[in-house]
Amino acid sequence: MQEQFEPLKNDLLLRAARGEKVERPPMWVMRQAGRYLPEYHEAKANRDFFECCRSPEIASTLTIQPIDRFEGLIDAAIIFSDILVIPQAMGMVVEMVDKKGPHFPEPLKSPTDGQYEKVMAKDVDVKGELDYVYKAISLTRLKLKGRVPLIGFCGAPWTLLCYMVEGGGSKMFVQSKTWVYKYPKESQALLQKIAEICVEYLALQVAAGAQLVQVFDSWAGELSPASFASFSLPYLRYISANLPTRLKEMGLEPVPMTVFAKGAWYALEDLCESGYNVVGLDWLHDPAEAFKVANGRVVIQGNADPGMLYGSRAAITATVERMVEGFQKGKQGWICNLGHGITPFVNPDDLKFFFEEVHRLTK
Ligand SMILES: Cc1c2[nH]c(c1CCC(=O)O)Cc1[nH]c(c(CCC(=O)O)c1C)Cc1[nH]c(c(CCC(=O)O)c1C)Cc1[nH]c(c(CCC(=O)O)c1C)C2
Repeated sequence: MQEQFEPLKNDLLLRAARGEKVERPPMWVMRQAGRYLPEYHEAKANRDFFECCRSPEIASTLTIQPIDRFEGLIDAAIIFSDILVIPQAMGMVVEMVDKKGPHFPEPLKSPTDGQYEKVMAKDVDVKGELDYVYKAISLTRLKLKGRVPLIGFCGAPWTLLCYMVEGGGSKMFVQSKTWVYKYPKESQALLQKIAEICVEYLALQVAAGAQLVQVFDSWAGELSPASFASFSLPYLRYISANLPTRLKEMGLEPVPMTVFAKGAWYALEDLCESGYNVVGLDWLHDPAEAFKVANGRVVIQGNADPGMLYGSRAAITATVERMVEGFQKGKQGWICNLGHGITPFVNPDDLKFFFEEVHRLTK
């Protein structure tokens, strides 16, 4: 598979992720393919969200849109897909409701509700069920012609459990909390099952052409430090420990791995020792302080508040200045990104200005 792809013309992201010294910090943004881009709406038209994910042609087109628009400014593409394709592969129905987000008609209610037993009993065919993702990755690599590396990803076990029991996004996390505090053993069994699927899924993404992988634990901040240690960290570690082994078995080289545990500021020390090359930070961290904690053990990715893109040009410049200074100009150990996904109401020209300011200030 790998032989058919053109060599990378820009490998800045991969070099920085491996901790090497670089001429400038690489950058990309989470959710860079998405609703803030008019060309996204045009290409997606009236199609269902998951229909776009399942079509390698559409998914690759959407993935490459920000690379075309911000040519020369950004250094990575991330495959257009969603973290919720794993629950789908596990047999759950997930719909994407326009302007509302994901919806599971039949969430897991309790360990004895029948749904849980069904999900736990299913022998998931990670290769077959998610074949469309691997096809989208290979097609995107072909179309990218080596312009920038392609990032693969999955949801972290804890975050996926939240969606599977809440049935969608949540503000109160009533069901997730019920599961961890009332059914800890059954929660851990489910988390382990998801973690094993994540390893296989990421390995197959690498086999298809993904050159770095990121694990999104978007709801880590809902846990206490103690419950993070029981219900999130062990499964993040399982993935980082087992993915390289699985790749080796498949005759593949290891790829850099990134963990993004949003809101888990209390766990930065643990995340620096969790077996990932890169630790993604949200905007609750002060760049200089986080950089000191990391102390060269991992590369830091992040962490501008995505909300600053609603501000004035002066506010954008000030945010970039603080990051560039805190991360010591990004000659080593920093991948520039936002602290979470870009939001749908941002003007793409303001994001472009953000990118230009990073380039100007890290020359
Ligand atoms: C990495 C990624 C994701 N989704 C999408 C991508 C595509 C690649 C990219 O980053 O450009 C497309 C992606 N996924 C979705 C969209 C919007 C679809 C549309 O309405 O057009 C896009 C472009 C839909 C989606 N999918 C999800 C939500 C959140 C709902 C909630 O608040 O709980 C939503 C709204 C779940 C989801 N999906 C994802 C996460 C982890 C990152 C994060 O925290 O933002 C999460 C939590 C990951």
